[in-house]
Amino acid sequence: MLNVENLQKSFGPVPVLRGVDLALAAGETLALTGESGSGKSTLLHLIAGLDRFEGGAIRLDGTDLARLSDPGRAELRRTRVGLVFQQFNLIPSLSVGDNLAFQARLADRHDPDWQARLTERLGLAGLEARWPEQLSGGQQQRVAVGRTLAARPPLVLADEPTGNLDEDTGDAVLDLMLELVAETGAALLMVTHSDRLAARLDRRIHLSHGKVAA
Ligand SMILES: Nc1ncnc2c1ncn2[C@@H]1O[C@H](COP(=O)(O)OP(=O)(O)OP(=O)(O)O)[C@@H](O)[C@H]1O
Repeated sequence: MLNVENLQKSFGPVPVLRGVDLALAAGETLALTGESGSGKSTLLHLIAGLDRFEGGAIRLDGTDLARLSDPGRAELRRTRVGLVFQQFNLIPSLSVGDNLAFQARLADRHDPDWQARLTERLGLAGLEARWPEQLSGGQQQRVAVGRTLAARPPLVLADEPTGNLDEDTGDAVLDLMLELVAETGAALLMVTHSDRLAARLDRRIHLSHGKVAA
């Protein structure tokens, strides 16, 4: 469902991605590791259509990202890609319930029954009226996972989703994310610094010197 071929990206004169290749099948989970500064977040941003690249190709279910207009890329982010960040990135002025519904509403896929099930499964029942700042880090990240999966994107991109959580809390969040990703049939590409967490996914690749290490 995702094909990245010979992807090249520089910031000014500095090449960051120097011919990255990767493929991800529908429903597959892939861990992306690499040194700090190796370009992991940059790669995720490009796949999410958040930035443009100079060479190579990214295809998502047959769509060539390089050919999309800005509105086309916005549409891709609304309906086909879900993002989970290390910093949770909840909307502080919206209640937990409205944060959970936010992405699904944007994607025109709001389904109250599915949201209620997600809320229950994520252990967030009874917290819907709170503000994000009134939740623990683990609870906030569970809201972020729920917000993404409520919209049922075919691809979830997660950038160190447990990086701000203690080990037990992070493990619990990852367990839930993997269960729910499998349940929705989404593919997952997850950046992590942890070999232990990377081993929980179907496959892993390592980014080094701007390429996927053999
Ligand atoms: N907007 C930008 N402008 C200039 N340079 C950038 C920009 N974004 C990233 N870089 C540079 O590109 C390189 C790769 O950054 P990136 O954040 O993708 O690495 P990373 O592998 O995700 O690192 P980390 O594990 O520390 O999060 C770094 O050298 C960084 O300084």
